[in-house]
Amino acid sequence: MIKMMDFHQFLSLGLILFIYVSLELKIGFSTKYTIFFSSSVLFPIIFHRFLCRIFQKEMRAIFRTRMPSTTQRKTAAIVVIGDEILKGTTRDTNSHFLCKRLHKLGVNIKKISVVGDDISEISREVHTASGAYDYVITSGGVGPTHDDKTYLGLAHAFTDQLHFSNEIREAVDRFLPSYIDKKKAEGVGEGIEEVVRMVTEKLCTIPKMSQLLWGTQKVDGRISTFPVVRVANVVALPGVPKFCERAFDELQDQLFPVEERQSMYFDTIYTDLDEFDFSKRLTDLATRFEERSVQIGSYPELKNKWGHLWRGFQNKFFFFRFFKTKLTIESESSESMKDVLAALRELLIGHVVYYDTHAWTDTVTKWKSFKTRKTAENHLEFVRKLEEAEKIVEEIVEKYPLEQIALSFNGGKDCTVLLHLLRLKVDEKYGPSTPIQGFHIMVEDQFPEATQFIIDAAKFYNIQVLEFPGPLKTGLAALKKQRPSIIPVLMGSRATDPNGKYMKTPVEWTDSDWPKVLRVCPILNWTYTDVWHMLRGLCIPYCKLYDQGYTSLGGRDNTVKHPALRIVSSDGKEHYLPAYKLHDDAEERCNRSNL
Ligand SMILES: Cc1cc2nc3c(=O)[nH]c(=O)nc-3n(C[C@H](O)[C@H](O)[C@H](O)COP(=O)(O)OP(=O)(O)OC[C@H]3O[C@@H](n4cnc5c(N)ncnc54)[C@H](O)[C@@H]3O)c2cc1C
Ligand SMILES: NC(=O)C1=CN([C@@H]2O[C@H](COP(=O)(O)OP(=O)(O)OC[C@H]3O[C@@H](n4cnc5c(N)ncnc54)[C@H](O)[C@@H]3O)[C@@H](O)[C@H]2O)C=CC1
Ligand SMILES: [Co+2]
Ligand SMILES: [K+]
Ligand SMILES: [Mg+2]
Repeated sequence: MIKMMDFHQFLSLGLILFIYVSLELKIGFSTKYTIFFSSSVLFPIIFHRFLCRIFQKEMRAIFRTRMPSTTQRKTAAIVVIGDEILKGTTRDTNSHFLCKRLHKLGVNIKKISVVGDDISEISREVHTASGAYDYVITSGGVGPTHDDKTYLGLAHAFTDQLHFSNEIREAVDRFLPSYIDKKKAEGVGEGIEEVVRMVTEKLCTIPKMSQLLWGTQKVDGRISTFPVVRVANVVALPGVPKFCERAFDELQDQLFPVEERQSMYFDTIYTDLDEFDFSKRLTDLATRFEERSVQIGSYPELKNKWGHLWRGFQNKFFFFRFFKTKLTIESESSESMKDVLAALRELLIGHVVYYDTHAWTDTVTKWKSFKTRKTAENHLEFVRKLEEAEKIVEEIVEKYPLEQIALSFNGGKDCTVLLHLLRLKVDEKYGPSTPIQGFHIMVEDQFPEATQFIIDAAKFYNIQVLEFPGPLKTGLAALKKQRPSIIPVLMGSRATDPNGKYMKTPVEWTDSDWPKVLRVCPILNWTYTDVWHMLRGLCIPYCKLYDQGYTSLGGRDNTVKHPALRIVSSDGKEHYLPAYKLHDDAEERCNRSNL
């Protein structure tokens, strides 16, 4: 290349010299004109490469000082194709999925666009995106019906012809016979041959220059059953979300080889401040760190309904769900990440709050830092209670094999604390993928929200919840019958519970007229406030009825929202504060008519 440039330079210099000499010789007008014309044409041609290089170098230099890393990072555009998206009949989820995945792979997504099933729209969008970004991923329009036109659009974008792909035909031939048989068996086999011919024709007609991508199936590592078409840097994924996601999963390593991936550092800080409170200072900080290729995003939490609802009320009613603003940080290096985090914490001093969307994962580390945090905040009595409960659960997990331990789980806040403690101790001893067992005795006309919470919690916490009809004694007998090996049963009973007073110590055998299990109540000496302190402090998910003003859950017929949490806004509307806002422990059950 260097040699080429020297050669170009040499020629150009020669040409300039020639023009100069010609002009000096005062030759005739027409000759001068010819020379002027030819040089003005030749000059750019000869210098083209040279100028381009200089220009590119300049541009690169400019970009390097402004955003050094983004130019190295691979870029991508997503083109969502389908009339149904534009008409609003289908909500696009594929671009969201693709963004999440590409971002994780370190690809810089520059654009998402949506076009209808229209050849020229598809062609124009794909053509532009293909020139501007490293990868283009399209979704939709590759089906067998007349309205799927992605391949036509691709052919048009790359001025290519269409052809019939025998390779796709083989794939189609592999799944069509069973489809035909099924249809015939259903008695709708008439005219099926014609349908099959058309479907095959449509699915197999692709741009000539297409490359067929065969992915690797996740389950068994075998080759995928259907190929994905790629034309130049454009990959055409199907629109059906299940197929789109599967195709991407199967092709991910091929399209973005592990060794070429650029790792990226991510972190998040949550604060109880409004964006306005720090936007000026944040802008300065962000500008300073931009040079070190750090990107900071600021996102206000708009689900923060209560905060808005009670603005204007006395201060004690002014609160928010967990945080007001979320700051995301992305950095190319761990050093700059460390520095920016320190700078942000300094900027938000006293207003950084803990928030966690997945409290049930990585429980051991989070538990340790929770205790450290609470100790630093001087909640020493609370930390002592945490450790006492932890120790009781630990002793049970140490002493009994897992198949003998069960959690007595009705979806209430107290046993939710126990669920978390059991997960913690099982994670510590056996690892996070180990399932735990629990049971629920259906005693009352339960709130559907409570039932839903049991289902959700079971999924998050990997607990299998067996269900038995009540009352409690009968249900417990049924449990013992189905699982005779069960000995210790973890319960959320507390001394202030209506029946808790019958438990003298946290670990006791059931009374003689009850089915025999070892009742283990690690939070027997906790208060109502302690329970909320733990649930809120670790962001443990709990039944959402508690956020609607219920402080204790019974049946639908005997539980109402707590009167002490009721407030009436200036427009006369009635609202209830969430349960954790109640601070008087003795009042916990004022909302239960049966107690
Ligand atoms: C395993 C077990 C053993 C028991 N043994 C005795 C006994 O020996 N003598 C006696 O007099 N009473 C016994 N009981 C009844 C107990 O004393 C309470 O009456 C009962 O737990 C209701 O508790 P609560 O309303 O006080 O508080 P809650 O907070 O409603 O319950 C305390 C805890 O009990 C468990 N629990 C409550 N209801 C259910 C349910 N429907 N399904 C699953 N778990 C539930 C949960 O872990 C919950 O955190 C037992 C109950 C259970 C679940
Ligand atoms: N590798 C693979 O798995 C491939 C499968 N196919 C086959 O083609 C058939 C249909 O092709 P498609 O391109 O999917 O047809 P399509 O574009 O008509 O989409 C089918 C449906 O998917 C949904 N959809 C489309 N775009 C969406 C988006 N952005 N977000 C959410 N939903 C969206 C819509 O409900 C739409 O009706 C599939 O059934 C599949 O069998 C075709 C090519 C590759
Ligand atoms: Co309770
Ligand atoms: K379609
Ligand atoms: Mg379509």
